[in-house]
Amino acid sequence: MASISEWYAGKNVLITGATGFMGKVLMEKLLRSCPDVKALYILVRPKAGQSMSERVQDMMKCKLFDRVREDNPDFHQKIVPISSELTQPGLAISPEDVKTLTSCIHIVFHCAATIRFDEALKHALQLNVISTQQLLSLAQQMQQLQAFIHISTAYANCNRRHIDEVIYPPPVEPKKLIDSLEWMDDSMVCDLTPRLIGDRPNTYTYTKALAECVVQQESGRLNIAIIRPSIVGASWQEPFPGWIDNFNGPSGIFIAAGKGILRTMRASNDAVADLIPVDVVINLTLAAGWYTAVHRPKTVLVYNCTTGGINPFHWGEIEHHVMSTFKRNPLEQAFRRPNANITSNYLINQYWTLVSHKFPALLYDLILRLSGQKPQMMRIFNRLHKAIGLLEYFSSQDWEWNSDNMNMLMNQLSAEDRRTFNFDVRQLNWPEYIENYCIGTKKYVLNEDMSDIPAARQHLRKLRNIRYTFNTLLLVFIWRVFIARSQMARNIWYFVVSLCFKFLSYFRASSTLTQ
Ligand SMILES: CCCCCCCCCCCCCCCCCC(=O)SCCNC(=O)CCNC(=O)[C@H](O)C(C)(C)COP(=O)(O)OP(=O)(O)OC[C@H]1O[C@@H](n2cnc3c(N)ncnc32)[C@H](O)[C@@H]1OP(=O)(O)O
Ligand SMILES: NC(=O)C1=CN([C@@H]2O[C@H](COP(=O)(O)OP(=O)(O)OC[C@H]3O[C@@H](n4cnc5c(N)ncnc54)[C@H](OP(=O)(O)O)[C@@H]3O)[C@@H](O)[C@H]2O)C=CC1
Repeated sequence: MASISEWYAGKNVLITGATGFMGKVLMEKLLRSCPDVKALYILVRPKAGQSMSERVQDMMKCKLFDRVREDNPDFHQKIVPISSELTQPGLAISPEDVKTLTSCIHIVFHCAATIRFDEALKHALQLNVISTQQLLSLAQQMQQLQAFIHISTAYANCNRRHIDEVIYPPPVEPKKLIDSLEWMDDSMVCDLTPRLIGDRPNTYTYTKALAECVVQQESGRLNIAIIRPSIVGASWQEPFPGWIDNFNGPSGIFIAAGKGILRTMRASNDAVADLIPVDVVINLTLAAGWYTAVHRPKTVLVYNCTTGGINPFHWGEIEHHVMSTFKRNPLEQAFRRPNANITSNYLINQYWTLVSHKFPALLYDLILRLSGQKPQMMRIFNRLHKAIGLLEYFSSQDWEWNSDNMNMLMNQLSAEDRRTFNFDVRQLNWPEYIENYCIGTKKYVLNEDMSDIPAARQHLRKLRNIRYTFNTLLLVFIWRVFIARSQMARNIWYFVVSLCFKFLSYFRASSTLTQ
């Protein structure tokens, strides 16, 4: 049987969400490991004042593509951008482009989605559900289509503790919801949202569950697979360790902790941190594409792409390794020395939020105000608290995912494919991975140079000296205000000091006797 790379040779691939984190890694891997792939058609919209072509050109200059560029400097010739806005009718694809796509595409990877946890329900529904439906309709017209791979999330059914590789009944019939929301104004939808999402934490997981149902309903004439990754993190091995380009999920938390901004967060030390490296997800996705096209399973196969059941690691361990990495490889211009702690206790977390977040922020803003600058720290902390509030649900509990299909797929691969498209997370060394992940946030998200580490260390030493000076001044202040002014406080203070002195004298005397 042909290897995975051989199967992709000569194929035209359609990718949605190609400008996103996973989409880019998917393109890179296809171009590097399947060099004979015919063309990658990518649906892209203009954004933030940049045209579609400007965005694609910028994207191809990205460091992620360095290895591909080395192998084939003309790799951009294989990329065919198609203008598309997924929230528009017909995905806003021109009739000529529809004609091209329906005649030539062999496989579709649907990665596009809104992954914001605070997305308005109407927009999340439009992008995650309705555009999936529209893309499936387009796929039905593709004459040469062999497989359609839908990227979902392992948390689509996070209202369950144990999650099998099946499509669960939807919380509501998607079509009915789409019809109902159509006539409602935004404020009505906003009021109804908590009732609709029920025991799910946000509109993201809710609409991703509905999208799976739509995929199943439309699966009639198509060969479909669903990939459900858990928390997608930096790359493990490919194209190089630690590739990450956004603040989503744990990345923003790691950065905030490394900058010394985040000091406390509610998370369970013992809960499994189900991170999955992005290259693992992409290798599994490409292998699933091949398997779906070649073996044509009778039903929609769902692949839970998780690590917890195979090679578990816990949030407490993550905290330890993140802190130790950032102490050895500090981020530039840290606000304070990195020292974050997680706790599952609500009151303890509230206490430390007040003492370690709000108080320093107020103090810093006061200094900025006094020096004629604009206060900014409280604003940063308010945003951080909002983000943490949305993530806590996922860091305070754990889930069990069945990953039989991932194992089955691994067993279907030849030894060579298993090496080229490695998704065997049993080999993942977590401490090393977390170290590379943190360094990746420094290098690729914050664009900091590793050669500046000595200066960053020097800055941390300066912060330590400021802290010692501050603590000493605080002690003197407390002494002046509370002790020196009250006779009773003074008496208590002298009593405590004399007790300590007596204890020390006794200790010294007894240790001299024993010599
Ligand atoms: C040591 C500690 C150990 C800790 C252990 C505990 C860790 C727990 C982590 C748990 C993670 C669980 C994730 C669960 C994922 C489920 C998996 C998925 O399916 S889905 C995948 C997961 N999905 C998600 O993760 C989505 C979650 N995110 C959201 O929903 C939203 O971003 C938001 C509501 C949090 C903030 O909204 P909003 O306030 O409107 O802010 P915007 O977003 O609009 O960003 C504005 C600008 O700020 C920038 N920036 C952002 N963060 C940071 C930062 N930390 N710093 C600096 N900058 C930051 C940002 O780049 C942007 O810049 P620009 O582009 O303007 O230049
Ligand atoms: N990251 C994670 O931890 C996890 C992600 N997933 C799933 O993986 C998939 C990819 O996620 P990820 O790469 O992290 O997400 P990103 O937010 O990085 O990328 C989202 C992509 O969707 C595109 N998109 C969004 N809205 C539109 C629109 N209206 N029209 C056209 N394109 C649009 C974006 O394009 P543009 O650049 O123009 O905005 C971007 O390319 C999603 O389906 C997500 O649910 C699942 C589990 C975990």
